[in-house]
Amino acid sequence: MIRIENGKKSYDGRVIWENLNLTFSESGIYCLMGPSGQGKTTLLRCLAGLETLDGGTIHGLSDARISMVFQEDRLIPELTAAANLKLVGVKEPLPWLREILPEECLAQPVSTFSGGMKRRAAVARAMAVPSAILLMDEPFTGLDERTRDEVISYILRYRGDRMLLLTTHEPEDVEKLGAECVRMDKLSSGNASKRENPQKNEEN
Ligand SMILES: Nc1ncnc2c1ncn2[C@@H]1O[C@H](COP(=O)(O)OP(=O)(O)OP(=O)(O)O)[C@@H](O)[C@H]1O
Repeated sequence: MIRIENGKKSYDGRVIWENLNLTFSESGIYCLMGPSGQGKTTLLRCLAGLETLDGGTIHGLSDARISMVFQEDRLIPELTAAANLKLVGVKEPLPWLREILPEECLAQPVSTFSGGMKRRAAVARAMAVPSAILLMDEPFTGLDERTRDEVISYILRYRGDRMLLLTTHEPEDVEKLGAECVRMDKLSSGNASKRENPQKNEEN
């Protein structure tokens, strides 16, 4: 179980969120939602250890392996998708890629990919890496509805019992993923987070 207790994050003295209390169960699926600028990416980056909190504590993360889809694709453009996956230690990347990318693009460098194809390669890379936690920042950007549905079922097929926390602006994703929605709602004292069903959070 991962628990954020009284989390606070600010940049240059500006509070992004504070009094943030959240609990994620080990194999849960969560959609982090809310308007732009509420600090969703910041929260993912804190969980990934790329940023530190200004206050409060994150419990339960100590040795957990995390794989992440960043808001940017972070692919090496001159390399194929398979070579990109090999760079992070995936020994057999092709089976991971074939399921969500057209066969004909697999011999091409990523620089020739459409935005949605790059996004799928970034998702495949995160899925292919052994990890206990999957963090995905807007993984479905640039995908049409059918492709989005394919990527959602791909993620669910290969998630195993990994915890999945992703950001999305699309309410339908919550249902399609069978996820619990975590909303970042702005409060007068700064920003904070609120669950759609607070009772459920108590039970976690
Ligand atoms: N490194 C940084 N330095 C200063 N301010 C930052 C930094 N990173 C983020 N911010 C600010 O923190 C706030 C929250 O940003 P963040 O990207 O976490 O929001 P978000 O909810 O993920 O937005 P979106 O839905 O648009 O991705 C924004 O006002 C942003 O400008």
